[in-house]
Amino acid sequence: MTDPHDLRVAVLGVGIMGADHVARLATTISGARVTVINDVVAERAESVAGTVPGSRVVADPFEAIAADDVDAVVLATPGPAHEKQVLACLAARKPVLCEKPLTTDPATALDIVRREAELDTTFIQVGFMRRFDHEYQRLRAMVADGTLGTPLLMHCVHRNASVPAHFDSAMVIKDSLVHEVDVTRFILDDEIVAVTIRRPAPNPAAPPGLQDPQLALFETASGKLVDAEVFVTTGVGYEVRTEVVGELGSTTIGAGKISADFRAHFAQAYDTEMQHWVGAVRGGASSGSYVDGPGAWDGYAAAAVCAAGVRSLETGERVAVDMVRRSSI
Ligand SMILES: NC(=O)c1ccc[n+]([C@@H]2O[C@H](COP(=O)([O-])OP(=O)(O)OC[C@H]3O[C@@H](n4cnc5c(N)ncnc54)[C@H](O)[C@@H]3O)[C@@H](O)[C@H]2O)c1
Ligand SMILES: O[C@H]1[C@H](O)[C@@H](O)[C@H](O)[C@@H](O)[C@H]1O
Repeated sequence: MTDPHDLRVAVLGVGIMGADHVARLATTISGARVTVINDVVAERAESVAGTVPGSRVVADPFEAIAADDVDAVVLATPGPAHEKQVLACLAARKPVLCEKPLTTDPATALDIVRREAELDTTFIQVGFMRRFDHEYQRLRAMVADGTLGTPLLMHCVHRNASVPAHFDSAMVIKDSLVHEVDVTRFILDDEIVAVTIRRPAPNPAAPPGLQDPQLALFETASGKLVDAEVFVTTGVGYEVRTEVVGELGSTTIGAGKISADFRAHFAQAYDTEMQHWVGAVRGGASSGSYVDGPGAWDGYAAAAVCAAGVRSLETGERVAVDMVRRSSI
């Protein structure tokens, strides 16, 4: 039975993540249903739509966004497609949950921040799902309530068994390290002001030309240091751990947990993220916000840090993050 009050959602890009979000919306999330599915690969869209009674395929992504039977949009297309699709959501005044990264460079992300700021409502949530993971929330609370004393250092490990063939060294930063960027901002409530990326000898099993692993060092505005190992061709499994070291002690989350991939590892976080988003969109007309989680500014901040990271990858030198002040928006 479909509820006439359900949020009607279009999902654009039904590859690994998009198909997972479709299944989540169809089976786990309350208050929403998928009405429209879009993918540049028509057979993929048809195949996923076949699993969701009541959904239809719309071949053009912009027609899917504008469709009358669509109240809100989930974007799970690749990062380079996000800019135009997010702007189309803003133009249609439709709330959007945009998978990370918001865009692949800070200039386009900032343009989106500014365009949204011209409106009376916030429409854009970015899929930094770790903010909804119960362990990350617990770690953040321990930092905020002083359990660890003043936080001093953070250590992050982010490993994937493998990545798609088109993954390049910059994507290790913009698609993978970007999660550690957001986690740093979320846990420490601090901006990252400089990045250094070091290149260890590459994994012999990595595709030729892919710099993997990479070691990142973030410096925050208040002087904290965060190191992050990103290693996306381990051949083993999905591993993510984070340790905060404070003046009164340290806490690690994720230790010893190895999953097949991100879907299994962060299933609770994706479910909670989606349910919060659906709730925010359904209640948003009165509150002036269709967002309950990281927004366009967080997407921009992450893009700015990643751009500094990509520059540092070339030289190994420390690169300052070039970011506008939030108050200037
Ligand atoms: N939050 C997370 O942990 C997480 C995990 C995986 C992927 N992601 C993000 O989700 C997005 C998709 O990643 P994925 O791993 O599912 O990739 P994928 O390649 O498996 O799927 C992308 C899909 O989008 C389709 N597509 C490409 N260009 C399109 C366009 N312009 N319009 C419509 N469809 C288009 C492709 O045909 C493909 O089916 C990326 O932004 C990625 O960074 C986030
Ligand atoms: O798009 C994916 C996703 O964001 C995963 O969470 C991350 O571990 C991968 O490295 C990345 O390629």
